[in-house]
Amino acid sequence: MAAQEAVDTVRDREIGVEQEHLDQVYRRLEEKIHEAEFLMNDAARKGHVGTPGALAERDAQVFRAGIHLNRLNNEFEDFLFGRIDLLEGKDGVRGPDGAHTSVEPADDAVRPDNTAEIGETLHIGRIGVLDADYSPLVIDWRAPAAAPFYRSTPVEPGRVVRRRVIRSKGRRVLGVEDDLMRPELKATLDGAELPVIGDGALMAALGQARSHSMRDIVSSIQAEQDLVIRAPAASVTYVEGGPGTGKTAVALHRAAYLLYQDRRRYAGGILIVSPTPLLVSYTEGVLPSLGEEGQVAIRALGSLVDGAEADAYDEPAVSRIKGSSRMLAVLRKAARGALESPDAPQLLRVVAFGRRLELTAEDLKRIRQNVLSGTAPVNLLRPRARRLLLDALYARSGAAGRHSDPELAAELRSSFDEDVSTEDAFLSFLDAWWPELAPRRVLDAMADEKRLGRWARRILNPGEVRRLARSLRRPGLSVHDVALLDELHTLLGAPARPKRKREYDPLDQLTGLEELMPVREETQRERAERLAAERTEYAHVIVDEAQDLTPMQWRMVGRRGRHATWTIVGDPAQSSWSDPDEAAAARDEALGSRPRRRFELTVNYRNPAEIAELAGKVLALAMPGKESPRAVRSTGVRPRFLAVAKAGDLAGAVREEAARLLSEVEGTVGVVVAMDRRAEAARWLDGLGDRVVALGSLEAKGLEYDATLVVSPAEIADESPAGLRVLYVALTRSTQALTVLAGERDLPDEAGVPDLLRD
Ligand SMILES: Nc1ncnc2c1ncn2[C@@H]1O[C@H](COP(=O)(O)OP(=O)(O)OP(=O)(O)O)[C@@H](O)[C@H]1O
Repeated sequence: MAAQEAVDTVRDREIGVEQEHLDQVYRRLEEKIHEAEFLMNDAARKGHVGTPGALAERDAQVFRAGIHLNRLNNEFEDFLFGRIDLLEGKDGVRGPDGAHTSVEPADDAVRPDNTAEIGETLHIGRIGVLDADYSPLVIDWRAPAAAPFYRSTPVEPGRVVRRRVIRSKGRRVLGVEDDLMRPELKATLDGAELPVIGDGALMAALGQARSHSMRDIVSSIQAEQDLVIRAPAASVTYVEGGPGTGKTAVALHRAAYLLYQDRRRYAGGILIVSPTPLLVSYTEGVLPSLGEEGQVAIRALGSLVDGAEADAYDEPAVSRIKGSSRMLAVLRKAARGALESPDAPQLLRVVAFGRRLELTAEDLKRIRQNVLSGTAPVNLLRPRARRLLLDALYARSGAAGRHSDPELAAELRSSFDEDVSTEDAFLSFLDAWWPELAPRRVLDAMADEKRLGRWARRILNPGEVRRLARSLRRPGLSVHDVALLDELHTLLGAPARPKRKREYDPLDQLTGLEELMPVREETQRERAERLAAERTEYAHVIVDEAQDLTPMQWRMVGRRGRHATWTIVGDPAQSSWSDPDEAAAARDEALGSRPRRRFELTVNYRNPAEIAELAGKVLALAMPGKESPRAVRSTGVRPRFLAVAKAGDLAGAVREEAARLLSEVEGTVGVVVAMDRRAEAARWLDGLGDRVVALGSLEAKGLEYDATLVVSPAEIADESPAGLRVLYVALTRSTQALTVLAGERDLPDEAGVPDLLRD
């Protein structure tokens, strides 16, 4: 008891020490806010002076102060989270953030009797804060001086003696957790022994209940993850790792790191591509929590094209066709063939120079073929089509030989063109005969099986044509349709439009002001969406769950980063695409010959060992020889198996087990079913509250829950040729408890274990 009290006293004292530091930081932040407010007021006052010079100065100040205030307010919450106590550095040189730059300890930092005095203490937070005398109160987590907080290990401690994670809420420090990097050393700080509290922050973070939003991992990034986050923005940074190794977390922290490193370069925007809208909403809070807003757009594959918002999935056989690179050849044909719609006019009749002129179906066909012999996008060929029509009509008018004088001949021709091309009959003919094609219209044309059959001849077989046409006749867009729309957009070309003259707006004179307004009025999400909508290309593209992109999707994503650097994270073992080699080839084409740096993440932070072991059995079937990542913790709770005898019993069993899991964990429960059971599964869970969700196997990508119920593994595995890998994804979503409910097709043994999961 007495020993426990002593520990509590030391803990309380250490919390008090950190509280004092946090108070000091807040005092400094308040000073800075006052400074910012003063700047704003001062700027507003100067605004009364109406000279152009004063206006420009005013707006620059308002702009800076607005950004400043906005950042401070956002990052005020819980932003100090770490501390390192370091040995004296080798050379005593300080960096711009006031910290010593040396990575190695001074030769005499450790005395011969294995004692040492702490030479420097740094606090780490979401932004850097300097004291009035420029000494560092908080170091930005992305600054070089913060790297040892993440990199240091007992094997390679560098200068770090003690690494401390501080938990705080608003202005209050709630707790501290320490790791000793040099446990053999007797270190003192200001002459007193260095106390050590707790068992480390990583385990504390991993044990926390999960919600429907991902948390940042800024206080417990591990060394192998830190290497990826801070990797220089080489052309392509390629990260592979099994489920739960932190790929998504690392990708998001990397976006924040890159912005910090080179804000100007990434003002061109960072695009994060996510497979599903569910994963977008799960992850979108992480960057704002790291103090980044605006510059980063997170988009689901089904929302990458403006105006499209798809979250429906085709059946696997159809998505296999739509995703395959064979579609490119079909789309090329369709983009041109769609011009010839069944209701296109067969005759052109105009009146010019007092005569009736006609072009017959035969003439028109010839002209069309002539125009299409060029390779330009169809919509850009429209002016040429118009010219050739006028040529043919002019030839028919007999006016061509009327003047031998070239000047008069040219005048006659131009008055002919003017007359005809403004005639209603000609204009409406051109619109119908060479319409400006929108991608959606071509996709609709492909829903006609006969026409599609023509365009897909020798590319798709008749069965594939039938399936594809049928799926395109369904209302609404599927996720895979979006990549087709994007391809068509390129194939059709956007017609050049005359530029609209901008009206004069006196506010335009106020440089900086319009940039300030969005900071004040838009939410981070709205701003990101606006920027994303305005942008078609980005400075950096991050692809999450990259193993799932189809060849057509790689082409779509590739177009958004033609001059970008890339971070690609994925796990081939979780791929739901039937032909990973074809997708890899399309990926390589999208990325061109850019050099790559490869990283591998090897530790599973999500699943307890008991769950990882079970998932490993499916991995062995799905990808023989592929190694599972090493689970970092074990809970002693083994997965549970249940079985139902017939399909009709599924509803009750799912509901009952979901309710049990809800009572067992504090956080979320995910019920994963085969895709075509999504709707009924949601009904089964009706009324159980919002901690539990039902999701189709393909939607489970990237998500995690405290407990997962995987319903009928055989149904999930049989859904598609990639079914076993999809099942592997489903089995690796849980942070604490997993139940597998065997259905009719699972052939469970007497313990309820489905055949797929037996040894
Ligand atoms: N260093 C860390 N500290 C604390 N938590 C971590 C750390 N690394 C990863 N995690 C946690 O582990 C879980 C898995 O991370 P994440 O979703 O990024 O993995 P992933 O590799 O993308 O997984 P999957 O391939 O299954 O989608 C998350 O809850 C994440 O917060």
